[in-house]
Amino acid sequence: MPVVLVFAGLDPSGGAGIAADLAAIAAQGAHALPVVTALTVQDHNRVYDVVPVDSSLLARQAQALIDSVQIGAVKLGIPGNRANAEAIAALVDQLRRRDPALPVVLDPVLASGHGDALSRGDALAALAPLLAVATLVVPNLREAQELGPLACPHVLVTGGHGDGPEVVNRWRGDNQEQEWRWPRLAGEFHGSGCTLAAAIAARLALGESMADALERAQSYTHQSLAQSFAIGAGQRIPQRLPSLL
Ligand SMILES: Cc1ncc(CO)c(N)n1
Repeated sequence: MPVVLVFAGLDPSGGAGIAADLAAIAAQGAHALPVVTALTVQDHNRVYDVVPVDSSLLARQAQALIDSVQIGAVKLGIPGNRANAEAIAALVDQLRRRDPALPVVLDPVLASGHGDALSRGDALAALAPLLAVATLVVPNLREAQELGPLACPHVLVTGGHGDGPEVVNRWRGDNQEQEWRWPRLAGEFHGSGCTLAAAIAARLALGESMADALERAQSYTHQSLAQSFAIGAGQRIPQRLPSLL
């Protein structure tokens, strides 16, 4: 079974973060190892607090898995703070010594859709160690602007936060470029970025090429959003279970 090591925060609404990653990865036919980086206080619309997990506990959780499981890809969500990002980067470096081609997908979350903080301290500073180890970064338009030029081998900029009748997602790879256009769906969604990045990581763990993984994960995410459901007023939750898509 292809395995994805996930570092992400717990969103108790079940819409984003590690709960989203688990469902999206399972839906691709891979198995997730969920290492929690932070607990958050949030609902499906707003974030009220972020409490990072102790970085040495985080490292021990991942180390137990690294020592006994064959890991095919890594997905990085929010680290919670800079200390956790540094611990995660060191773990990825260790995995790379074992498998130099290990795919590492980073969702560079700077804030929630509403602009609420998802990091203790400077969110940009907390991302730096993760940007240094990622093979693919998946920023939305706002994050791409704030992060500036990215040195990662692959960047997929998502256009969900733009306007116009189509969502335009742009990939720049080693020596390839591609653009995808998806019909823009009505409504706002909670956890769409997590869904996409996790699905890409799972597909890379399955052994797909970057181009195939990006294409299929976008298609899956689009379907998940098209079949999304409400749990209250405001943002909708993507339907990530394939049997219900
Ligand atoms: C834990 C967590 N990670 C990521 C996001 C971004 O959607 C969120 N709201 N919560």
